[in-house]
Parts: sequence; structure tokens; C-alpha cells
Amino acid sequence: RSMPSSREFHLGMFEIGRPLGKGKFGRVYLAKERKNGFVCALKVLHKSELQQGKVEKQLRREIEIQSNLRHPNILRLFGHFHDSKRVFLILEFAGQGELYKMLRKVGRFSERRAAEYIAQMAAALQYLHKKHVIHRDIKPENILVGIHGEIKISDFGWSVHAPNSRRTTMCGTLDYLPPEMLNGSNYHNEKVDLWSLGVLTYEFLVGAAPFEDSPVETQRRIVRADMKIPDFVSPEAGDLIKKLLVIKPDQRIPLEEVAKHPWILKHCAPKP
Ligand SMILES: COc1ccc(C(=O)Nc2ccccc2)cc1NC(=O)CCSCc1cnc2[nH]ccc2c1
Repeated sequence: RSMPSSREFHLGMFEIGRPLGKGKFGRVYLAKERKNGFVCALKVLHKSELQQGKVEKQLRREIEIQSNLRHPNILRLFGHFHDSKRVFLILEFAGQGELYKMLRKVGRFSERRAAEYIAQMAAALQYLHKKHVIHRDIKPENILVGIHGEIKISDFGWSVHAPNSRRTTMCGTLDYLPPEMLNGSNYHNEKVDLWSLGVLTYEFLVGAAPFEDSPVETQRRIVRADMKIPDFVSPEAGDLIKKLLVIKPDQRIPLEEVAKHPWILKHCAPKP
């Protein structure tokens, strides 16, 4: 079964199923394309809300960026269509759901599981960076899990072509922001995703973000990379975290090195 390649989609093509969740701008439903039985996720965005949020341009840019991304660890956007009031995104359905719910349920992941996820994240980010796309919003809430347990980066609401100087102000948690996006320099490049990968690695292994604190304190701790790695974290994992959470963007370990780091190889070496 596959999504028809024909460009024209319309709502009547889909049988709408259970709600899958609510995003910042819309609701998402499980959906099945009637002709081929293809299961997907249909995201419904109201044009009025997009106008109010002044995000139409951002959405158009995102649709353009997404339509030529093909990677097993990046959630697919198969197509989009609209009616008089709404815009519909036809998204890949991730069969095992939201990663952050899994993390909250178990508290923290084993080193093997965390390493497997970080290896997949590094592969997805390498693919994005080769296309000069920076995600800028890597965090557990934006990661879904496919039917085979593989992770899928999603919700590119903030992705831009690198390098970039941010125009719209951010909302949501500060936990994942790198120093260069906080110290008003405004200029940032792909290396922001390396910092976020370090925060993600820490949160997978510890169950909390490294700079979690009151907003003022979090900001102070981020710009000084002031974090403590608990003793239960292995020295190899701690080594990778410390090589990613480096204040100077150019001194962060590159993605190619992340994939070959001893902690990753120890847990992800292809089985003999
Ligand atoms: C590639 O992905 C996306 C691309 C674009 C946008 C988006 O909304 N862009 C936007 C909107 C307005 C202004 C500007 C930009 C969102 C996503 N992705 C998601 O929203 C993930 C959860 S919806 C799918 C989905 C799948 N599989 C699941 N399994 C369980 C729940 C679940 C939920």
C-alpha cells in the first residue's frame, strides 16, 4: 500500500479515525486513504489560526523543505491540500507513538536504548545538515516511534535553511536552546542541533534535562554549560555529552564523530 503519487488530494479520499493528538496549531487524526487502505496521520490546521499566528509563510517553507526529505528517521510529509477554511497535512503515522511518553513512563532509558536512539538521531541530523536544513527544535516532544521501534524526528515548525538569524521569537521550553541562541548574537548554524543532541542524550539517560531550573537560572546555566552528570551515567556516555554541550559551536564534536564515538559503537555495533 502506498500513498497515491497524484498531486491532488481531498478530504473525501480519507476515512477519519481516532484523534492522535493536538499540536500547537492543529489537531491530528488517524486516517485511512479509501482506495489503497494507506494508513496515515491527517493534521488539520485552521487558516484563521495560521493567519492569527502569522505562520502561513513558515508553513509554506516547511512544506517545501519537507517534500524532498526521505529518511527512515524523519517523519514523512506525503502531501497537503486545503478547503475553504482548513489546511490538511498528510503525515506518516508512527505506530509506537510519542517518545516523550515512553521516557516519562520508564523515567530514563537504558544506555543501550539511549545509544541506539542517539545513533538514529545523528544519522537523521547528518542527512538534514547535508541538505543545509537545521531543525532547531530537537527535544523528546518532537520525536515519534515507528512500528519497528525506530525513531522519527518530526514537527519541523522551526526548521530553516542554514545559516540563519532567527526572526520570530521562540515559545516553549528553554531547556534545549544553545548558548548562541540565548546570548542575543542571533546568528546560528547547524551546530545548534549538536547542542540539542547533547541535551537529548542527557535527558534520555538521566530522565531530566541538564539545565532544568527556573527560566532565569536555566538561561544562566546554559550560557555557562553548567551541568552535573550523575554518577550512574557511564564515563563513555558522559564523555559524549561533554563533547556536545560545548559553548563554542565550532568546538562541538561533529556528527560524523558522534556516529563513531565509543559509547555508540559499544551499543550499536552491527551484530555479528
Ligand atoms: C513531518 O511532520 C510534521 C510537519 C509539519 C508539521 C506542522 O504542523 N507544521 C506547521 C504547522 C503550522 C505552522 C507551521 C508549521 C507537523 C509535523 N509533525 C507533527 O505534527 C507530529 C505529530 S502529528 C503526526 C503523528 C504521527 N504518528 C503518530 N503516532 C502517535 C501520534 C502521532 C502523530
